Amino acid sequence: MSQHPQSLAEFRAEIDTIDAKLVELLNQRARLAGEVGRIKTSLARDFHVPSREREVHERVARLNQGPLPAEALRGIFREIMSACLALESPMQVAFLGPLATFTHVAAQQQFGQSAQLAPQKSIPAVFEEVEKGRALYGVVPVENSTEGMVSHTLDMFVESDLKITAEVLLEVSHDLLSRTGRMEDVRKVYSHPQALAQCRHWLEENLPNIPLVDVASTALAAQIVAEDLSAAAIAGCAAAEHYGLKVVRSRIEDQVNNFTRFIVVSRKMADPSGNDKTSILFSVKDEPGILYRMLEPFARRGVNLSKIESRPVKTKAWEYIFFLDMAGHVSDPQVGEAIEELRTYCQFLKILGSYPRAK
Ligand SMILES: C=C(O[C@@H]1C=C(C(=O)O)C=C[C@H]1O)C(=O)O
Repeated sequence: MSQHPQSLAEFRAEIDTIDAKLVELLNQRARLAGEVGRIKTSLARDFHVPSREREVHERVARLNQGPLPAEALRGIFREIMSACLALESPMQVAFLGPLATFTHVAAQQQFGQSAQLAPQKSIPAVFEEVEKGRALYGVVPVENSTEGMVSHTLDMFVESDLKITAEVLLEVSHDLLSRTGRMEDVRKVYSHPQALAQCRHWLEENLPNIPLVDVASTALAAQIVAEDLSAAAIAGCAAAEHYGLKVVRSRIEDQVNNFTRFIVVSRKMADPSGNDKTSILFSVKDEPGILYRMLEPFARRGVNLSKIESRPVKTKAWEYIFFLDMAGHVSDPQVGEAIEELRTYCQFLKILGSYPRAK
């Protein structure tokens, strides 16, 4: 028995009244977005306007007096805008599937639940969906903080002209999942090789001599385990929910702060947001001092480089390609000029995109 049944009912009645107003206001907002959509159609403008969405998020954050934390309001408004945009024009987003992978979670985080998220079988398939215009955006993993780069993704940019328009950082936490939820039933562990590597020490200590099986994704591991009582999968909690598995142990990754970086690709460059990063890809002749010379234009202009990666390429024209991330947008004079100076030493240089830095 509650001590204050009256006041509880009163509070809930007040909440109900507010909810009724919220529903009306949300629909009013949605109707206005529909009007905006009609104007965009008549002017042949893009429906999805990330810069406007940023403006809305920033304004909401400024208006917020609490007690709701900024992050909670951001999530709510992401869904509101996702739903409003879906009324203007349903947005197609391709991602590296299957359903319930971390890439799926990253795509939901970026575009909200009202976007039409289409799982693809491979990274090239995601690129193809966007290149052919069947999807406006594609979401693929690019880098893991413990296991390094997802090289397939970087290699795609050698051939593809798609642009990086956003990055998404997701904290990746792995759970051991099974049908029974009991450690003693586990005779085999399935997962993606990166996830197995990220839990290596935990596995050695807690499941020594248990065979580890590589599969194409953490979600596929969960799907296999849903049919096998003696196996466990290492996957995220989204997969547990999707495949009806129990958590044997949660957060089994060796490293806390295990982040995966995803990128969003599209056919168009993103507008400057005021806090951007730029990624480029280039190849240089193999000669003494070239590494020094290729970085000098950035150092001289005070452009902050945040990452450099090299990848061998099996083409005769060059031996290595480099991927470089820097602070700023290509439309910033120092950034643009440094890149153009570097271009003079390069056999090949491509701007992969300037995009808002993930928070
Ligand atoms: C309503 C608009 O369209 C979309 C929906 C938005 C919203 O719900 O606030 C914002 C930007 C667009 O992605 C708009 O452009 O203003």
